[in-house]
Amino acid sequence: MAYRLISNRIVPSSNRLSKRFIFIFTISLSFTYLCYSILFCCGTIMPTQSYEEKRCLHHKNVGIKKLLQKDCTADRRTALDETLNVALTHQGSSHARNQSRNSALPITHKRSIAPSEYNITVAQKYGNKKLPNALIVGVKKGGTRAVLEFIRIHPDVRALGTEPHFFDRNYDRGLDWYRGLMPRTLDSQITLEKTPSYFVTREAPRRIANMSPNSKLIVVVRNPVTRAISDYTQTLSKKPDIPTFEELAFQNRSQGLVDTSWNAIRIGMYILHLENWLQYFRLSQIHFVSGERLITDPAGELGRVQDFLGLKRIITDKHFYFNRTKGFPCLKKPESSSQPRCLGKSKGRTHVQIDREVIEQLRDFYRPFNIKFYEMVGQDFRWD
Ligand SMILES: Nc1ncnc2c1ncn2[C@@H]1O[C@H](COP(=O)(O)OS(=O)(=O)O)[C@@H](OP(=O)(O)O)[C@H]1O
Repeated sequence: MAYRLISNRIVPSSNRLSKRFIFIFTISLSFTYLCYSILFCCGTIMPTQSYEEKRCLHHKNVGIKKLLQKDCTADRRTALDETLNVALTHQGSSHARNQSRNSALPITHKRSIAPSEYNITVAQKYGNKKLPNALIVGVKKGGTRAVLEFIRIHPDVRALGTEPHFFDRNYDRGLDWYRGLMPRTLDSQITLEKTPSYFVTREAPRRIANMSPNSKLIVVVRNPVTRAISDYTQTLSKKPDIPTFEELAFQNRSQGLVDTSWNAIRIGMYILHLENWLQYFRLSQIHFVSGERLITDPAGELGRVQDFLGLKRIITDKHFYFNRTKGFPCLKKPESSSQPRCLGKSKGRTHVQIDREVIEQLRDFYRPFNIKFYEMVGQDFRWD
């Protein structure tokens, strides 16, 4: 056995070596642990989701503000995405999440942001202008504005707020002009526009099919008699000097001869217009919203619209309340604001009083058209 003399003490050399080994081992272990901790906290090593949750989220309910105070950039982005995209755990949304996660999105939000608001911000920044893949094509006074405003609160829908009238009045301006009007959207989002006059424009179905034969079309239909009165009420509010409703609606009232050349009457002959659309689109590409149920059960109607568009049902009863003053359902939180909002004054007007007999005559006139329409779409809208 080898011995060495140190400070007057004789220590066996093997003992001295093992002590040195333990010392070096302990130091390197501590050093490794220190490096490991530093590196993990700053996210330069790819941590697993569960580790990340344990170390930096602590708890799923940690507030955004708290998360933002932490200086772990990678974790911060993940946490923000997780918190904001609660509603985006459905098909198509993963792309939006990934886009936002992969991009160096500056986190400057100081308040909690609704998922839809967050998606809008991301889309505005990172999305592209695309031609619409869904269109609300009619009918005038059917409730088209309500459908557009309600569906656009969905985080995967981006809608043009104004009516572009591209396929009727502005077709000569070309598709690039039309595309330029659209909001920026992510690949996973639906681009939507509404122009109610398309439904009765002869060229519109062919033109829309030329743009994209896979377009999804939404038609909001309403009792054609009430629709005609609503239409007339709107025109009267702009031009108070027009003839009475009765004068315009009939060629010869005593004979019950309805004037089908008057637009307010013609629009309600839904089956005739639909036949034109069916030359270019399959019935399964067209979804019909009941204008009546849209008022009594907006969540139910919007549920079906979401299904048709292939969206997760995010818009539910929770999003609506009935406003007694307005007499209509309103949104608790519209797309653009956090305040409850009803549609404008021009939606839900008090109608001009029309003689009961006139209404009956028009009801008789529309009945055969309605029946054919119900048969074609496979739905009874109960207007008779
Ligand atoms: N939630 C809610 N709030 C207000 N109004 C609602 C709502 N849901 C459906 N409606 C009905 O929508 C009718 C207007 O239809 P449109 O938006 O298609 O009109 S337009 O063609 O764009 O001018 C409008 O017609 P009028 O009542 O005749 O004004 C309403 O009955």
